[in-house]
Amino acid sequence: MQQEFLPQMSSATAFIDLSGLVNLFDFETKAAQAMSNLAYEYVVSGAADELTLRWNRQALDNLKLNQTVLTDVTKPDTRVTLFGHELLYPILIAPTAYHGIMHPEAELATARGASAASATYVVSSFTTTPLEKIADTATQPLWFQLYVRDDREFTKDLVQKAQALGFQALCVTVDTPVGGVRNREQRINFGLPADVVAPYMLAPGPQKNPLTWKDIEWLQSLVDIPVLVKGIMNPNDAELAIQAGVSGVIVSNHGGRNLDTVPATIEVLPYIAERINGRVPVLMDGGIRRGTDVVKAIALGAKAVLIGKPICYGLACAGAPGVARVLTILREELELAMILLGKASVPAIDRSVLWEKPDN
Ligand SMILES: Cc1cc2nc3c(=O)[nH]c(=O)nc-3n(C[C@H](O)[C@H](O)[C@H](O)COP(=O)(O)O)c2cc1C
Ligand SMILES: O=C(O)C(=O)c1ccccc1
Repeated sequence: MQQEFLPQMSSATAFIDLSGLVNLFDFETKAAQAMSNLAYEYVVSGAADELTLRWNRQALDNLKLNQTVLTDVTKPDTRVTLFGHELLYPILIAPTAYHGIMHPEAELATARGASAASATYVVSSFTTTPLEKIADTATQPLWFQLYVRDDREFTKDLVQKAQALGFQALCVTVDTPVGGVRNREQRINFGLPADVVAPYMLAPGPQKNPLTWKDIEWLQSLVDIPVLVKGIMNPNDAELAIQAGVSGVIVSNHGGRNLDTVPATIEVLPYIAERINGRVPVLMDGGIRRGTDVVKAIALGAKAVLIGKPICYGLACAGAPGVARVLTILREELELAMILLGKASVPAIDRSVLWEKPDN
């Protein structure tokens, strides 16, 4: 029986058996039991009727692959380079808020798990652990996700703190001027327990001053690290992002949590990639659960993908080893998919891996 030792946990929960959790869906099932109802409803929640949430998955499932046999690919090269740094595989941890409601070690467990699996972790503005502690703990690259607050001085100090602590990129979330209709959160009257604090949240709720492209230019003037915009869902906005001078674009519908009935991200991705036309890297998130999903996103123009909910589930099930296991499962599935498709490297993954009905 495979057991993972968690040094910082109480003896009652020191050994967590992960051997039965063989894919990312297994972690979701297990997390439904492991998490408090409050945390589970928060994480699982989509906006309104949860149509976009479902479409993210369905659209990936509906894409069929076109395999090639008798190639000599045995050990595929999954490395990609982003902003001059090499990632061992093209999967990052998407920013998710409030890890303190998911596991007692909160963001520190996420950082340890990411580092154990050699992954880059994008830390949410609504972390429940100070950035200094996360930076002390991580041995692999960190990026910072920014929610801009009304207090622009506070925002300036925060991004400059992140840069000073060694965070390597800034992802400015642009799809959340207000939160979406979250009926699940309303039903449970969601709120942070008194002992879980988000130190960079300030006044919660909607902000008075909406974020505009001018703010994106301002943010770039504050830091030297690459600035990406997260939450681009139409090609025109992608063009405006380029004009604003951003270093990268993340195609995201916030995991279906904000504006219900926008399309699946995998459906929008090729249009954004076409408009960006290689000028900056395009990343994508939403519904990535299988190695074949990663392949599909890369084939349609993503340089790398991010995963949100599965990391929360890994964290809730087993802390750092759970996070690491989720990443490693997806990485290994990606490697298998590349071998079975006859693709030796990530740049070699192109539209030829997607099935199209032959003309003749
Ligand atoms: C529980 C939870 C909290 C989130 N918090 C943030 C956040 O603080 N900032 C942000 O930019 N996106 C946030 N997101 C969106 C994720 O970064 C990401 O876009 C989305 O989860 C990707 O889809 P997936 O969960 O299907 O992988 C959150 C998502 C979840 C599930
Ligand atoms: O839950 C979320 O998806 C999210 O991004 C968020 C927004 C406001 C407060 C906390 C988290």
